[in-house]
Amino acid sequence: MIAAVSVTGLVKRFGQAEVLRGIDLEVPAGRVTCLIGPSGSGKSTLLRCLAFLEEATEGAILIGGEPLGFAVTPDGRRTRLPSGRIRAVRSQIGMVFQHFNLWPHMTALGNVSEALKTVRRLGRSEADDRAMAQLRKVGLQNRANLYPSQLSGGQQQRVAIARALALEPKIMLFDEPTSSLDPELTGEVLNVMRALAADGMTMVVVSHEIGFAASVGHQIAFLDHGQLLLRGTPQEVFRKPRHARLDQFLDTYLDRGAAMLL
Ligand SMILES: Nc1ncnc2c1ncn2[C@@H]1O[C@H](COP(=O)(O)OP(=O)(O)OP(=O)(O)O)[C@@H](O)[C@H]1O
Repeated sequence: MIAAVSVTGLVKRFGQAEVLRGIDLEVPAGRVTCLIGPSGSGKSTLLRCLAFLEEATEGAILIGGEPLGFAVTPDGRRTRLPSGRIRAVRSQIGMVFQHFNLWPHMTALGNVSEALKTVRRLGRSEADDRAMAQLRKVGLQNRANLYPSQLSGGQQQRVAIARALALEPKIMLFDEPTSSLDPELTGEVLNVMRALAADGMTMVVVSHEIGFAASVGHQIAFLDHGQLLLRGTPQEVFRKPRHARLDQFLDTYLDRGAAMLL
């Protein structure tokens, strides 16, 4: 089976700083891959490379078997693909950010519908119908006419998820989707993500929610200093005795609820 995402030898440098140092990762279709690791280990950068928001310095990314951004010849040379090809492959990816990035002057419905109008070129009534269906999916059909400032952080993030889903991506990337939420609002966003996972969405999730990673993740990838130190099922990665670096990381991030899961 072709992996939904296949990453080979990915290197990312910002000037002299090598932030990703040769990442190999397969993301299986219909499964949840959780990227964990200490602050600054390169998780966001890796995710942004998968969304082509950053261009990798070296290496290759395949999305559903199609090269993203660059084609690599058998002798290792990289050539940039035409922008139409990049856009087509990129359109299979939806992304949700830590900060919801909603348009403040548009309602919840407007935020989702606008994406359909501008990206998918749908007419207003079809875009609104589809947007409403997505808001229903995240439990916000009764908040459709409210503006972001009238919604809680958790509700805003659910709108952002609905907006990404409306474009019918094959793969959803989540970059710390609950990190800017108060603890009592985290659960509603994680529940939407759980439902999405149960629906068979291919997901790559960067999160410090270790309990979520352990209970929902099919694959855990532990990044440290730009290298993928560990990769496997939650059982394989979290089982004791653990890698010393993982233990150190868990000491910092593991809350009591999550500790019971491991
Ligand atoms: N645009 C950039 N220019 C220069 N350095 C960058 C840039 N983006 C990220 N970095 C650096 O790359 C390293 C990895 O950052 P990244 O945000 O990917 O880590 P992270 O694991 O997601 O961290 P956190 O958990 O704190 O969000 C950091 O040292 C960061 O300062």
